[in-house]
Amino acid sequence: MPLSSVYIGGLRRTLTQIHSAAAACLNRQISGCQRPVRRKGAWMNTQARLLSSRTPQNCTRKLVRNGEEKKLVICIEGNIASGKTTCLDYFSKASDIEVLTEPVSKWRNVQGHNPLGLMYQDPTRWGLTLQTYVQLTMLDRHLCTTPAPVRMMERSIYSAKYIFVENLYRSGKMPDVDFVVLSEWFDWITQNISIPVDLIVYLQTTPETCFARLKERCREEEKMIPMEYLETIHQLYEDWLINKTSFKVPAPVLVIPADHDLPKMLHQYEENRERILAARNA
Ligand SMILES: Nc1ncnc2c1ncn2[C@@H]1O[C@H](COP(=O)(O)OP(=O)(O)O)[C@@H](O)[C@H]1O
Ligand SMILES: Nc1ccn([C@H]2C[C@H](O)[C@@H](COP(=O)(O)O)O2)c(=O)n1
Repeated sequence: MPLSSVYIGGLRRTLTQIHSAAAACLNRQISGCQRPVRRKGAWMNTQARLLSSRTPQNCTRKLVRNGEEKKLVICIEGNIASGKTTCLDYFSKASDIEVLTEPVSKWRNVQGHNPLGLMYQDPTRWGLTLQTYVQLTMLDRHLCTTPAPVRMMERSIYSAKYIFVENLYRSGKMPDVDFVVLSEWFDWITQNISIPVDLIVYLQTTPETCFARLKERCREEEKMIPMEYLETIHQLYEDWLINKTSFKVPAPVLVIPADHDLPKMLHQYEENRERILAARNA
């Protein structure tokens, strides 16, 4: 599904226009004075509706996608080259599971530009550019409609913020102003749009394993990634999903040790299939 077609009404709109249109429409709906806009192709068309009917004073109403909230959402999380795509490949064979891989190809080529490559070359200059686009494309992944009852996603808008943006900021490579702008965007999105996750499957690896797999995969942009980078990402994941000392975890976590060879990993995925598909966030 193209990025622009679902809820934004065309990528040619600027981010400010999108933000204003969304806020205005949301206000109209929250105020209860007007019925939701029903124009085809408009932001929040018939596919969006309000989740609850609380009063505006303690308003926690969010936009949701009609019908999509009944589907099971599983996010596969883990370090770079931990085996997420390989895991998704395995589950993609099931007819009731729709697999949504990370849109890395878009990050490597947006209208002829490569924000992923630029970010690795000069994170201070291009970190905001990449992460803004990651946030948009991940939101699109979360909101797109899928026919299957189970949706299995690679990573999430949450790890984009809590792991990668956080890492850029903490390491001093993202200026304060960039971090604040991204954070305000993230807060607005998560406060106003329902992004349900029923289960996080954490592929837990050592950074050494990821380093070896990264070398084997040999993606051009990632050739200069040092071991320390993977160690830092690993620690951020551990603090978020295992120690639970950094950020709110949006769903229960199933940890799958993922340093094993491929046959053993596939066996573990099969062993956990029922547990994964039984997940339903309360
Ligand atoms: N269990 C495994 N043992 C050895 N190599 C693996 C294993 N799982 C994946 N790989 C390989 O490691 C690389 C990274 O895997 P990938 O699934 O692309 O990771 P991710 O999507 O997490 O970045 C790929 O070359 C893949 O073929
Ligand atoms: N928010 C993000 C998400 C991913 N990346 C980078 C990390 C990798 O180089 C690449 C894809 O990750 P993988 O699926 O291989 O784990 O994108 C990032 O910089 N920011």
